[in-house]
Amino acid sequence: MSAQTPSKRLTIRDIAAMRRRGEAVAMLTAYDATMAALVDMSGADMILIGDSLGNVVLGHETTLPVTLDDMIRHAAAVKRGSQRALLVCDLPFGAVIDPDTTLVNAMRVLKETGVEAVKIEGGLAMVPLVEKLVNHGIAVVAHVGLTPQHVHQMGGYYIHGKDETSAARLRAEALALEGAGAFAIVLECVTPALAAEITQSLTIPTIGIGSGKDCAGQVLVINDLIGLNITPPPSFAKPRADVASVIRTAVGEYVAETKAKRGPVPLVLRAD
Ligand SMILES: Nc1nc(=O)c2c([nH]1)NC[C@@H]1CN(c3ccc(C(=O)N[C@@H](CCC(=O)O)C(=O)O)cc3)CN21
Ligand SMILES: CC(C)C(=O)C(=O)O
Ligand SMILES: [Mg+2]
Repeated sequence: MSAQTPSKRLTIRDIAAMRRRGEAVAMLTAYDATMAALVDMSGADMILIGDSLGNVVLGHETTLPVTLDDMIRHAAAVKRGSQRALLVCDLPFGAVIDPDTTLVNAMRVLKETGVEAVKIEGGLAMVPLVEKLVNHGIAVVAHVGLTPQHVHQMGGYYIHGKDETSAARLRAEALALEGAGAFAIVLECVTPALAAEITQSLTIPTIGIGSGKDCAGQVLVINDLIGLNITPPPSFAKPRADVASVIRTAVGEYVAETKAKRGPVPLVLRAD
């Protein structure tokens, strides 16, 4: 695409307009150009290059080992594969330290990949960092509730907002992050009633995952949606397909044909 061609991508103004109209925002992850193209042409409004790539692409047990270079390589691939969706890249564990380092790292992501926005996990401690990025022209998505980068500090994965202390903290975090200038906020594994209440209290869209149906949008790891996992997905994910079994069948047939010297199908070369 030439530099003069207007982008057909959704913008954060389109996302804000969807929220005003009460139109839900559909977001999915992608980590490579092929999957990004398929997700994009299927109508997703936003694509997240999630640090869940640490689990589903790189084979790590948690998202903690994912590096900024990992995120940049995959975000650039997603950008090349997609045309319409607004692209959001997770800032990984270790890239979000203080306002200055976070700004430098977010600038690298934007300059080297062409994505439109970054996402930052965390609550009140992130408010000055979000303000810093927004003041420098960067579109930011916040992420509260279950924040996988804090798995060891939280002692595992569980539902947030169950008791009043936790609920009050989540309400305050969501309001403060909106005030800091985030244009959307992911609510991960927040009780559905609290997620609905927070959604009503904000102007920016809440994007839920494992947080019930009453958020302003939903996000899911693409592998969990299409059944492309080797370990069970989180219990909130309801697979719509069984791509893992499609792959196993096709590969199994190929292996059997190869062993039997029955394949590949003879090639018919085109005559000059
Ligand atoms: N495939 C995949 N999907 C995800 O949604 C995802 C990742 N990977 N990797 C990074 C984080 C980790 N996430 C998670 C992981 C587990 C639960 C969870 O609720 N797990 C169990 C309960 C806890 C346990 O058994 O230890 C569950 O009930 O599903 C939630 C979010 C979300 N993200
Ligand atoms: C689960 C979503 C929200 C995420 O942060 C990721 O995929 O990394
Ligand atoms: Mg993430």
